[in-house]
Amino acid sequence: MPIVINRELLMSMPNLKVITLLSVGYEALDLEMLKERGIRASYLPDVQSDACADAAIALLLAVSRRIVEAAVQYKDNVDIISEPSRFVGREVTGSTIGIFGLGSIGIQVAERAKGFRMKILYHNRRKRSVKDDFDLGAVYVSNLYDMLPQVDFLVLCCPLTSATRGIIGTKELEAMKSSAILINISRGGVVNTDALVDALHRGVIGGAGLDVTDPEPLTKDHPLFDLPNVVVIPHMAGATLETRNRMMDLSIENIVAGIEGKPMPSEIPIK
Ligand SMILES: O=C(O)C(=O)CO
Repeated sequence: MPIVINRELLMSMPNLKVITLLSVGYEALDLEMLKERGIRASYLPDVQSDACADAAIALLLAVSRRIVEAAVQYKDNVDIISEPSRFVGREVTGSTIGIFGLGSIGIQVAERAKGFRMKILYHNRRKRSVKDDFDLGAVYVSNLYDMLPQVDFLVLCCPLTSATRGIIGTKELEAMKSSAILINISRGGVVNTDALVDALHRGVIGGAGLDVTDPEPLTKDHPLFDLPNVVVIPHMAGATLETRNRMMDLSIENIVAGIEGKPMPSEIPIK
């Protein structure tokens, strides 16, 4: 179960003045309640963007090139490499990527996609500047449904909000190519998990690489674990030593500033 900093938890800490989240996403906070209690809170934007983008590309390559499936089978049978028709995946270089949420993490995914000579499309609440689009070689698609049928990879990098909760469901998956691969490094709740499992069983899309799921953690017998074209990892996109160190440093700066009543370097605006 994700930890939710709700009324009950806050009531149990009457002296609490400052919260620093060890995450960039802050959907777990009840901002109304923090406002009522005069509690300040901070989060960790930017410091994880490279690690998360690396993880998105790792998942994208793992699923499209069937890396996990092949590694597991090779261990059981060392003769399998002699068969050229085995483990045939899809080429990443030159493919089309659709990034849903071109914020700090999405931009880093786009930077990496350039190295694979990918065509880069993105869908966002707002179009970025002409300069950003030019620098990234990215094309804004205002309507998600215009982007979905074009992409070989749909990478979710958006925050979980009331607007994005469950936004990828049956209709959206059916709008994608049957070979397309869904990568989710945002929040599990952005995808309707039952719809995804159903779409994967029916061959509606080609596979999925998931750092985040709903529920999280998954149950041991969850159907996502049984699908050979799914790579699911336990919400660890930011888990590099360098990133964790940056996260801790920024958290400490936030806490100290918060306790001293100074502006926190990455304070969550609570209106
Ligand atoms: O920091 C967060 O919110 C993350 O989920 C990083 O993966």
